[in-house]
Amino acid sequence: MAVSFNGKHLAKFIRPEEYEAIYPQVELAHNQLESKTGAGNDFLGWLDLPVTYDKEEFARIKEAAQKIRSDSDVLLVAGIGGSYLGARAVVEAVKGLYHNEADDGLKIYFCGNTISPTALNDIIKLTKGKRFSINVISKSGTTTETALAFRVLRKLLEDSVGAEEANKRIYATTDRAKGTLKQLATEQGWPTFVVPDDVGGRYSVLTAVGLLPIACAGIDIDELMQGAADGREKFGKLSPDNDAYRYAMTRNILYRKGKSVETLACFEPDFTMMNEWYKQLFGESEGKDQKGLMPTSCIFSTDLHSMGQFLQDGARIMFETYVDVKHTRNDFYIEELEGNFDGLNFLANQNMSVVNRKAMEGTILAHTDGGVPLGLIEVDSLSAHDVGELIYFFWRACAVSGYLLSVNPFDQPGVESYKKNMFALLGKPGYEDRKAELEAALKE
Ligand SMILES: O=P(O)(O)OC[C@H]1O[C@](O)(CO)[C@@H](O)[C@@H]1O
Repeated sequence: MAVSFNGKHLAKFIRPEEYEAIYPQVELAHNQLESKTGAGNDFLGWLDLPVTYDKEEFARIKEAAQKIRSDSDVLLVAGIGGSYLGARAVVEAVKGLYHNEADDGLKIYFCGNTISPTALNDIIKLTKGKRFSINVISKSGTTTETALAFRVLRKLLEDSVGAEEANKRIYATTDRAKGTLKQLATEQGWPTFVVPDDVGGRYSVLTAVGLLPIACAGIDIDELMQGAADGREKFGKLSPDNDAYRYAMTRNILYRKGKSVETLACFEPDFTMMNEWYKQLFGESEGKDQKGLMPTSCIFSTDLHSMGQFLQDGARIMFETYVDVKHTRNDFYIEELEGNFDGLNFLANQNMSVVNRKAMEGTILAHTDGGVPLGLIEVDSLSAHDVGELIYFFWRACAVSGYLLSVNPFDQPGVESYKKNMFALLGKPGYEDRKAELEAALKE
């Protein structure tokens, strides 16, 4: 089993009857998902995606990735939120945080996910003297952060290779039929890929949104999809033993006991962006109607030296979920040091992964002693297959968790508020009335 949920450390926080009591609600949520009768039912394309995905487009993704890897030194991936996090999360989980430095081939830089001029200038610098391509990703085609960066980077590309060649180096991933980006792509003849109508941004990593950048990183996307398909087999079944549902139940039981914060933690830095992906998935899905668990994350043992104090002794508002990676991408044998000058020979003659595991075990015992409920998501490795399975695990858990909370897990109305204010303050046509009101509020 590549991915499973282990609740052995939760025994003193949750009684078996509590799982039994909530399970009928899981049954209901499961049936609503399967029969597509629950809230947000027009965004359930992800449910069967690992088997029903568009095979023709999948082949085109592989071809495009091959072309990009052969004719470019740099791929700029412009996108934000669900049009960014999944791709970067998988690339870094599978290939490592330093994949750009470690690989001789294609460098992949993510941009269009901020309005920082510094970040954009830094990206521009990275293209100097390099052959580059752009993958612009936006389901709506209108997201400001992405559109603004793309406007600049497209011009940079055109200035560098001419408009005709630039059109062969811009890959647009967007809506099948509508939106500014789709229109532009059609006009310019850019290769395009589709964000399916029934898959929301935060569920889109296994569509072209994630798959093109992931394939460009040299990751086997067949393996990734196979992992997700295996996850669908396991976590799509209605059973009290379904581990994704046990995780969803655990989260909701603890939430009802006043634990309103979840900290997802992993002892592998390569998991950093998977943490970020998880935060969008659960945060956008559950945080609404004045409800929801706040998703937070840590990388340990790094963050034990910053957040460790709070987790051990601070306000008891959280529970933790550790992603326990059983086999790391590689290992390091610690040799004995003659003279033992640093006093560390007690660590010698073993692999560093063993030391890391002891750190995890010590932390589990310390935090549960400190009153923090703690569950484990056990993952064999961060291979493409296992990451695919993990993605499906989180998808299922998140959807059911949202239904347990009686929210629509597939919309995100709250994200519009900052956009409306920003547009009004910037004087975007159509927002005139709000501008004066907001400027007055800023002066108060
Ligand atoms: O793909 P798009 O339309 O640019 O949207 C990017 C992201 O923005 C949001 O719509 C919220 O602003 C997310 O849900 C989404 O993942």
